[in-house]
Amino acid sequence: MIELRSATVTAPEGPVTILHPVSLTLTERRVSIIGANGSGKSTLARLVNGLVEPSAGQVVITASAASNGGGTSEADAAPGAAEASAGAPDPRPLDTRRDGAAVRRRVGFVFTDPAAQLIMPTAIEDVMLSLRRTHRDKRARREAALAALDRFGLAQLADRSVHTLSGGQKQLLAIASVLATDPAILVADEPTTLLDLRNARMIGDLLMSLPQQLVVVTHDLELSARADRTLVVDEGRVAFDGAPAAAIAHYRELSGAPAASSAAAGRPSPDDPARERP
Ligand SMILES: Nc1ncnc2c1ncn2[C@@H]1O[C@H](COP(=O)(O)OP(=O)(O)OP(=O)(O)O)[C@@H](O)[C@H]1O
Repeated sequence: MIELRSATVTAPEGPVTILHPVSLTLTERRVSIIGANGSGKSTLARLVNGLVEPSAGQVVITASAASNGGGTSEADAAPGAAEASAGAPDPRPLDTRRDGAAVRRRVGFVFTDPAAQLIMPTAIEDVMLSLRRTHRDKRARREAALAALDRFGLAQLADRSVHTLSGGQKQLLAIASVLATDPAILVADEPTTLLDLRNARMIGDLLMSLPQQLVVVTHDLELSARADRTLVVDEGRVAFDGAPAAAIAHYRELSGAPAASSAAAGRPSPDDPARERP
């Protein structure tokens, strides 16, 4: 579960508010975030794993029964997983400011460009890097990394240089590396933006089928529509929060695009009563 309690982000250099106070409790398995360029979507997403700390307010992550939290997934059945320190779910609510390292273990983050994330020469070394804390023994770590690659159909690319992988394979590897440690929550910031249609579909299918709670920032409205709940961010505020179809209609209206139906109900943002449901 992800809780934002009047979480606010101001620019470090000056009195610019990037994100006005946001209060949200996200329990749905798949949450999408949409909105115009520069509206504050990435900032909102980065609050969830502590990449951005709130200037005021609080962001709290709690392991829920629905999420993995470590200990119950296929990844845990991987060879060597018995020594994984992330094996037991941690029920403590974690504050992103106070418990940054623990939050990042619980919340994985996938960037738009996998090149920002893939830093080791080969695919397997990259996954092994993710597992360095949970699998101290190198052989066990390699076996667990291979199992993680296999889970995503990447085992045959284990020893390939990451530079030789296609864009789709790179993004798949970046996701495999992040999920290898079995985080309870995955935040993905425009994970399909650089991909062609087929790979975007493949990555979208994968993300939507994960057992983890997913928060995905996207300009792909088709992907956004597959979530259980959608937030529309506009000028640093959550302008709409509700069912994906209604959220997309709201976003189209904000963008001046012809709206489809906006009849479906949504939740008004408690911090922004002027921008209640359309
Ligand atoms: N550290 C910072 N200092 C000043 N302004 C910032 C800082 N970080 C972000 N901003 C500004 O805050 C606004 C929101 O940025 P953010 O990256 O969250 O937008 P976004 O909705 O994800 O955009 P896009 O869809 O283009 O990726 C932008 O105008 C950005 O320039």
